[in-house]
Amino acid sequence: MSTAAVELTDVKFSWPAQRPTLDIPHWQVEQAGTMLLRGASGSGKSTLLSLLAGVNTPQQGKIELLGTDLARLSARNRDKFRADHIGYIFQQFNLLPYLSALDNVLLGVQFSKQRRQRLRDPAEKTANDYLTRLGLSQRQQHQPAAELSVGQQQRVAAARALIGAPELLIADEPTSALDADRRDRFINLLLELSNANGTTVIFVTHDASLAKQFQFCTELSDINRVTSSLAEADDA
Ligand SMILES: Nc1ncnc2c1ncn2[C@@H]1O[C@H](COP(=O)(O)OP(=O)(O)OP(=O)(O)O)[C@@H](O)[C@H]1O
Repeated sequence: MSTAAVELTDVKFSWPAQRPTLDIPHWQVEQAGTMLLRGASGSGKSTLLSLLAGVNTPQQGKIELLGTDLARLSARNRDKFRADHIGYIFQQFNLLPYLSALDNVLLGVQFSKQRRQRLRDPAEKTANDYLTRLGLSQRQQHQPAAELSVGQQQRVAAARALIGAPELLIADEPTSALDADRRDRFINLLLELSNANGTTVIFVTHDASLAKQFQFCTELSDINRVTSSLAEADDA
């Protein structure tokens, strides 16, 4: 049996002094699959991603990424595991504003020998190829990230997450700044580049209309025993 890209078993998480946010008996994402994780605002999507990223630790249960139990790794090895195997696109992109678009993308392989070794071409050429395919001109690629539009910054964040072919790409609502047409094109490109690398994609959104572009779709409320009153109000 092949190892799942992500497997959660009996995971429970509460923020300090709050009622539980997540209680997930089981959830699995197959390797090389593309998964849309949908949930209403406040339902716990970003919280779940913080557990997958190892930024927060569940009070109970097990999270395995590519067969590795995150809780069994030391903080240092967890950082290394993340750098080697996971690309992230955060809501705020987390680019370094004074570095060029190109240099921001190169950061994706700077901290991982494994990801550098997976490159078929020199890192600069790969970064240039990705940014060109994502629609940034040569001039824009050399501009500081702070001088780019939100949509362009988003594409830089995507290229940084994808470079060096990580096994897993986690994207937290990265398209909310785009109109529907640009958003669909961005997602198609993201999935195309991921597919070429065999990268598993988990894409988080509140927008159910994106489901058609993905192989699988999970409603957070279907796997999470906790239902937030705010999320229920949004769903209504
Ligand atoms: N850093 C934090 N500290 C305390 N509580 C938090 C923190 N982050 C999120 N929460 C709480 O956890 C619950 C779920 O929030 P979360 O951000 O995970 O939802 P979400 O589905 O990602 O929402 P959105 O779609 O609006 O980003 C909310 O009640 C929120 O107040």
